[in-house]
Parts: sequence; structure tokens; C-alpha cells
Amino acid sequence: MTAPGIPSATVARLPSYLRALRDLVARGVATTSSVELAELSGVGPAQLRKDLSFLGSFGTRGVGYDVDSLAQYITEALGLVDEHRIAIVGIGNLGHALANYSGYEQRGFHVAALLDASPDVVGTRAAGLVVEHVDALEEVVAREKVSIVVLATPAAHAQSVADRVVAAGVREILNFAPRALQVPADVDVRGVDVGSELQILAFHSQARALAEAQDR
Ligand SMILES: NC(=O)c1ccc[n+]([C@@H]2O[C@H](COP(=O)([O-])OP(=O)(O)OC[C@H]3O[C@@H](n4cnc5c(N)ncnc54)[C@H](O)[C@@H]3O)[C@@H](O)[C@H]2O)c1
Repeated sequence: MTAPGIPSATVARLPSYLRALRDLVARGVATTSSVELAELSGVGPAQLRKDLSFLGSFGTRGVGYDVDSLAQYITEALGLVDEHRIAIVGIGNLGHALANYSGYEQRGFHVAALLDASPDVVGTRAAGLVVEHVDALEEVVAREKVSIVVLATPAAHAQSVADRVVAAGVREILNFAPRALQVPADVDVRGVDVGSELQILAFHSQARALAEAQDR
């Protein structure tokens, strides 16, 4: 369970609900049903109703959910009311792509700093920021009030950078480097690994092929 008693699997689905609700807001839709919102979010309606029940009592029978207020409620539940300031460490191919992603601001995030260790990269500009030296990590975290660090360094450097990130007081790390990080219990690490996701898809592809061969 997470801090306010919301199961972590529910928390993991809230961003999809919020994205669907914001799409509805953008289309000028004022109310939605659990069936419509579930379909837009890629879950079943029963799952959606159960997830929302952890947040409180929403929706009016026969009318549905008020899109604006449900979006606001999920925004608050996710702690997205205050802007989260991000530093990206490792401004290579992936770091550049992450820095240039244009969807942060509308989701409550702001890329405040970029850091790298290479003299070829430090001092260059990306996404409107000058890349700073990773030696200044602690100073940059304090100056920019960074609350989340995105790690996009080679795997061999990820742990030592993570240690310094934690020592600098950051408690949330999004790790793209392909290695497990050792961090204190009060630090949250989310790992993103496109390779693992592809391997899972490959497994499903193989399972489907085997099932089809058995059916023949
Ligand atoms: N999670 C995923 O799905 C996924 C996808 C692609 C790449 N990756 C991983 O992301 C990382 C970056 O990949 P890339 O293709 O951008 O590599 P890259 O070599 O292009 O970039 C790495 C950058 O990190 C910098 N760096 C090295 N040591 C550093 C340190 N101690 N502190 C700060 N910066 C440092 C380098 O100077 C370089 O600019 C790798 O670990 C790679 O395996 C993960």
C-alpha cells in the first residue's frame, strides 16, 4: 500500500486515468461513464470502479463522472499539484531524447537541470539548458530544488551516481541504466527497461505461436 492507503497497483493505473480525463477535458467533454473512461484508459470498467473507490466516492448513478473534478482529484492524489523539478544525469542519446520530451509540463514536471561527466557534453545546450558537470550534482540539486533524478548514464556509473543523488537528499530516482540500484529503504527507484518489455512481448509471441501450432 502507498502512503494514503492506495494500493501501488492502483497508483500505477492512475496516470492512465488522468491522461484519458485530460483528453476528455481537451475535447470539451464534461461527464464520462466508467465504461467510457475504462475503455480510454485500457482497463476493464470493474477495475476502474474499484481503483476509484480507493480515492473516495465519485460519480452519480445515471450521470457518470464529472471529468474536471475527477481529473483534479487524481492530480491531487498523485501529488502533482506542486511542480516536480527533475534533473537528468547522462546526456547522451537517451538523455537528449528525455530532455527534449515536450510532455513534462502538462503533467506537472519541469526539467530543471542536465548533468554529464564528459567534457564534450558539459557546456553544450539541450532543451534550452546548459549541461552542467556531474561534479556539481549536490550544488545543482540544492539550487534547482530537484526532487526527482532521471539516470541515463552507462550502467557501470549508475550506482555511484545514485549514491551521490541520495546523499544530496533526492528520494525519487527514475533509472534507465540496465542495472539494479542499491538505495536506502526510504528512496523510491523506478526502473524503465525497453529491452525487458520487448522480451515479454517476445515471450507472448512465442506462446501464441505454440498455441496456434497445437490447434492445427
Ligand atoms: N531503459 C531503457 O529502455 C534504455 C534504452 C536505451 C538506453 N538505455 C540505457 O541508458 C543509458 C544511456 O544510454 P545512451 O544510449 O544514451 O548512452 P550514451 O553513451 O549515448 O550516453 C551516456 C551519457 O552518460 C554520460 N556519463 C557517463 N558517465 C557519467 C557519470 N558518471 N555521470 C554523468 N554522466 C555520465 C556520458 O558522457 C554520456 O553522455 C545506458 O545505460 C543504456 O544502457 C536504457
